[in-house]
Parts: sequence; C-alpha cells; structure tokens
Amino acid sequence: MRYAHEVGKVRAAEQALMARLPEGALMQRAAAGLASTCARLLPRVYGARVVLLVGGGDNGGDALYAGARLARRGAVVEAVLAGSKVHGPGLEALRSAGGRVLDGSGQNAERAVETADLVIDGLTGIGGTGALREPHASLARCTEYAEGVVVACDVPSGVDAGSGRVDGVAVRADVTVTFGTYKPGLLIDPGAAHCGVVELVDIGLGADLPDPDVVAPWAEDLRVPRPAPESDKYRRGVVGIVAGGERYTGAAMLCVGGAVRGGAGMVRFASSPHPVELVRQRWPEAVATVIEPAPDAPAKVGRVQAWVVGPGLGTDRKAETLVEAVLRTDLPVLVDADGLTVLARRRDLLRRDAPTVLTPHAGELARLLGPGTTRELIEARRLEHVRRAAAELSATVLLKGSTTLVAEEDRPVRVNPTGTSWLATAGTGDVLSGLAGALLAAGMPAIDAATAAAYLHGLAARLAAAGPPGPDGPDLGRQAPISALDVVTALPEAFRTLG
Ligand SMILES: NC(=O)C1=CN([C@@H]2O[C@H](COP(=O)(O)OP(=O)(O)OC[C@H]3O[C@@H](n4cnc5c(N)ncnc54)[C@H](O)[C@@H]3O)[C@@H](O)[C@H]2O)[C@@H](O)CC1
Ligand SMILES: [K+]
Repeated sequence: MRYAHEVGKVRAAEQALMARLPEGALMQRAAAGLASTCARLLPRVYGARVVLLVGGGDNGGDALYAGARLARRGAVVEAVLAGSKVHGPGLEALRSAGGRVLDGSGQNAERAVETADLVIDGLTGIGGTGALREPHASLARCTEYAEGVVVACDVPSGVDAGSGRVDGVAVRADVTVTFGTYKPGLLIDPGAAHCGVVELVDIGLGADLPDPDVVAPWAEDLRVPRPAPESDKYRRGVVGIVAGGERYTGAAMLCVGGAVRGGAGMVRFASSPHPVELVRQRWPEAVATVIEPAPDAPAKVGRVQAWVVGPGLGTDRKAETLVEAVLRTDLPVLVDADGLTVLARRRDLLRRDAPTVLTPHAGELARLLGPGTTRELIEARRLEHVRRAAAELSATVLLKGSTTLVAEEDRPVRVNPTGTSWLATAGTGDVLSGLAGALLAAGMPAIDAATAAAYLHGLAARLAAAGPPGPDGPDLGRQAPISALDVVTALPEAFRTLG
C-alpha cells in the first residue's frame, strides 16, 4: 500500500520532528536521499553535468544541497535560480563544493537544461500554489526538451501536491524523489502522470504522521474471495442485475458478463423480454427473468445477496420504479449509469441502512451533487469531490476517470493504480458495475469490493490492450484499442494476478 498525506499534515509532522532535531537536519536527510537517487541514475557521477532548477523555497534548498553533494563527488553542477529569493545556506553549500550559478533567464539556461546529463527540478514542492509563474513556467517547459534524466524534488513543479491538479505548465519527470510520505497529487492524475517513477525517501516522519488521507493499493493488498471446498453457488454469492430495456440491450449484456467473469456463484438477471432473451442466448450461466416495473419486482427475481441496478435501464418512470424497488431492499445495492440519473432527482432513495455503492463518472456525479457542480469542476478537483459525494450521499462512491477514486466517509480515499486510456470506450463501465456487484454479493465490504473491482477492471483492460503475453509477460508498451467485451474476456487473467 502506498500512503499519502495532505500537505498540512506533512508540514505538521515535519514541524514536530524538526523540533527534536538539530537545525537543518531534516533538509539534509532529504538532500542526501535525493543525491543518492541521482547518483544511481547517472552512469558515472564524476564529470557528469547536472543542472539544478532552484525556486525560492525549501524545495530549492533541497536541490542545492543535493547538488552540493554531487559536486563533492566530482559532478559539474550548475544552478539556475528562478528569481532573486534563494535558500542562502544551500547556495553557500553548493558554491563551497565547487558548483556555480547560471543566469536564470534566456537561452543560456535553456541550453544547459537541454544538454545536461541530469536535471533536478527544485522549483516548487509542497509550497507551490496555482499555475507556475515566470520564470518558473519557462524553466519547467524547457525540461520537456532535456536529453538527460529529469528528477523532480518532492513533487514535479506545477503539480498541486494536495490534489494532483495541474494548472498550466508542469515538469514531466522521469523520477520523482519524495520525502517522508506520498502526497495525494503524486497518485492522482493529471499529477500522477507527471511523476515518472516515484521513490519515497524515509526522513523519519513516520511516528509523527497521522492516518493517511489517500492510499493506493498494490496487488498484494487486495484479496478477492476464493471458493473454499465447501462453497456452493449461494455461498459464493448470488448477484441480481436489473439492467437494459427494449431499446438498450448492450449495457445489460456487458454488466452480466462482468458479473459472470467476476466470480459470482450465480447471476440473476431481471429485465424486459428483449434483453432477457438476449442474455439467455449470450450468457446461459445467468438465470434471466422477465419483470414488470413494480415495487415487488425484486421479490419476483429470487434470492440474491447484492443488487446492481441501472445500466441501460432508461430514466423514465418505469426505471424510477425499479431503482426505488431495489433500493428499498435491505441488501447491498450498486447503482450505475441511468440508475444514477434517476437518483439525481430521487436522492431520498439513498436513505437506507444497507450499503450503497455509486459508480459515477464526473458528469453523473455533477448531476448527483446538484446545482453549482459541473463536470469540469469535478474533473479538475476529483479528490475533493469524491470525498464530498461520499459524505453527502451516505454511500461508497467510485468516481471513474483517468485515476479512479473510491471514497467512503471517514476513511482514506483509495486510488486505483491500474487502468489505461483505452478504457475510455463505451460499455466498459457496465462491465465494472457487474464485476463490483459480484464481489459485493460474495460478502466483501463495499469499499473493498469497489476497490478490487476497479483494480481488476483496469488490469483486465491493460492485459486486453497488450494482447497475448510474450516470453516476458504482457507487453504493456505496445497497446491496441479494445472493446468492453475484451475487458470481460481478460478478467480471469486479471484475477490470476491477485492473492
Ligand atoms: N519543512 C521541512 O522541514 C522540509 C521541507 N522539505 C522541502 O521543502 C519543500 C517545501 O518548502 P516550502 O514550504 O519553502 O515551499 P516550496 O519550496 O515548495 O515553494 C515555495 C516557493 O515557491 C514559490 N511559489 C509558490 N507557488 C508558485 C508558483 N505558482 N509559481 C512560482 N513560484 C511559486 C513561493 O514564492 C516560494 O518561494 C518540500 O516540498 C520539500 O522539498 C524537505 O527539505 C524536507 C524537510
Ligand atoms: K519540485
């Protein structure tokens, strides 16, 4: 698991630790970690050309001290100062070690950045706010043309450490060396996409850090239910799916597919005649029943342990009756797609005791949260909005997007580390809701079911996009377009990677 803390909590922990340490000791730990990573990235430190981009705060201080350490080992280190404010003792240390300062503007600095063996980005760290100003923005931009390795100090400059938001230009690092704990912005896109490989340097903050605000699980942190010898279909979990209509049948097929391949002991599918007929043909494993849109519809379907309602259901009165009927049961319910649109006008239906999981994308969440919230706003501030949604809607909220987030009130937000841009295609959401429903029916707590579903779904998409594995496993570097059905097909392979 990777743990991330909000910026205010990082600062508080740093203060508490600094009070017990000699002055400057913490910055020396950070600089030592940064310098040692840089030394590993260079074929040879002696004679290597290193350029430091130095902002006016402590992030610049870290870069200067790391530069001094590399200069003492024989590297040729040049610092480009952004503005007149600079960390004095750090600059002094660099000069004493034989480093020099370049003029911060113009082609001189740009050429140095482009031709260096290694560039350390120390423009802004957790103190950066808003879009980078000049000359920081221009310096950040010229790292794009750097031929050498770009190493971000703590956070790639231009990325908002607390949220991952990027307003304007941000450094695209090959490696980010972060101190003490991850920051949420290193795990959440677009920030995460700017980090390259993230290395965490232990500066001793551990005991002073509170519980994390955001966590990103690895495969080994996830457990999916595995059938025991005494398992039967009921113990493995029966999921009920209410989806599709006479006009839209694809969503229902994909949702059932996600549930069947998601390990459900049995899938009970309930809908109008046409989708029921199609599901019978395509997924003979599912038990399909024709239902009328009436309050007693769930009771007619038979025994289930969790419900999925919404994909392809439509948003009319009939759909509303079904969404209401399912939410009135005392079982875990996952609401997706059209079901969420219905909920946006019937938020009263969320007052229930059993777990509710909502799986919106940003547009659906904007509708759910009501006036004043837009899709654009949610896209820009995903962490804040997924938390708000979990609290206001009293539900487990899985916000889909380039980084899928899962939130439940008073718990760290889970960040899904798998996924690929190829997933942004019609129908993949229906697969996810069926899969998550199967895991819910198996008895997983809502937040764990949603987290594992997002993980498996993203991984299945990556595996599908990469094609059949070569001798070294799937080649994720050569991906191709996929369909939602390909994701269904790749789910078993994704399951095999989990414990
Ligand atoms: N506090 C500590 O004890 C430690 C802090 N460390 C480092 O200190 C950093 C935090 O230092 P600071 O609090 O000084 O903050 P930063 O150095 O991250 O940023 C503040 C500086 O950036 C400028 N700035 C902010 N937003 C800007 C923008 N949009 N465009 C241009 N300039 C902008 C500010 O004017 C200020 O000069 C951490 O990220 C980490 O690198 C580490 O040395 C570990 C120990
Ligand atoms: K930085």
